[in-house]
Amino acid sequence: ESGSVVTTPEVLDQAWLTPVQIGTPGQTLNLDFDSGSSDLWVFSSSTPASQSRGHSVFSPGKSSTAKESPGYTWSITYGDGSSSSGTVYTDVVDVGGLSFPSQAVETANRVSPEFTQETNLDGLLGLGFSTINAVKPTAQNTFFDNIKSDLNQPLWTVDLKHQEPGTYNFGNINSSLHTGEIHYAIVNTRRGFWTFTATSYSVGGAIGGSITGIADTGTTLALLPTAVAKAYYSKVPDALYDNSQGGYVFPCAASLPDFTFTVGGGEITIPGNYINYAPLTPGSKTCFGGIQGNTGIGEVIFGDVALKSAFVVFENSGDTARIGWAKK
Ligand SMILES: CC1CCN(C(=N)N)CC1
Ligand SMILES: CC1CCN(C(=N)N)CC1
Repeated sequence: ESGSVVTTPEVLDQAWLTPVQIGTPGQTLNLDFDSGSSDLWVFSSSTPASQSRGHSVFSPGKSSTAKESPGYTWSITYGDGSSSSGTVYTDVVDVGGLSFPSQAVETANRVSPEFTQETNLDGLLGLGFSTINAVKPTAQNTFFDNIKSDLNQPLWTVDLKHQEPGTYNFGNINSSLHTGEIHYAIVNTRRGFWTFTATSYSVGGAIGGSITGIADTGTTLALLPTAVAKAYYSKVPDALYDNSQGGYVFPCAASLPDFTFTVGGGEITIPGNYINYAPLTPGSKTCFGGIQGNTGIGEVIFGDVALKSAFVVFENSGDTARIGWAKK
């Protein structure tokens, strides 16, 4: 079988949210599909009302198929300092018509203010490798790992679009979503992420070396090696590193060069206008870059700024994981 579901960008393409049905009858929550983590967690009836105001919540008590997983707990802190924690149920989860009857659904007993404030987001659906699932004492499978054996092909694809709805597919490659060939690179799964190597990059004709990083639908920007970010902004007139903003800024009127990287022998280009990410504050004439250095993050991250420039295939055949990139 295969399934397809529409995903919708938040303001400024900060994240994309995708409707998921949980329980019987189905309760629809809008989740952030995140290939940089491996937990399906949701705002729930156990989340204090002061923290869940404005969100849809999962109420296991209203689901005839919800089963508590006694003694299981989880707690996650994300790179941006946001966090959540709680307990665990299993229940039916349906994504784009694909249904798994006993998916671990991690219900939040608390969430940090960042999540409370993001009222369109009702939780996360992890698409990283199950080895880094945060449930104690026993790690749980991601939705993809649970349904993978039922899929026509052991893969999911993502087509994110700038300020337009896009799609997540599970189990098949919809060739109408990309142009030209899909170029594949081997994924190293050792740290639980979709880690791959781009063999080279170029900015305005200047060629750079290889970049190894993770494909991460849950991170907004492209957080590249500091030398790469420096090389990029050396081509942007009046760009500078602003310590108070923690990144490269430039005049919003600047015309930014494209950033092209080669993966699996094919070229992907991030258009300059995607790298002109956003004004520092609404109306400001100074803009913040969509490419930044990865200092202090511990990983190089090809986030949404890179992913929305391509059609991307995440395949895990069991013994080999691959990532495919195509133009669209
Ligand atoms: C390495 C980090 C990348 C950003 N994260 C994420 N998408 N969940 C956290 C892990
Ligand atoms: C990687 C995670 C970081 C925190 N999130 C957020 N603020 N939207 C969710 C994704």
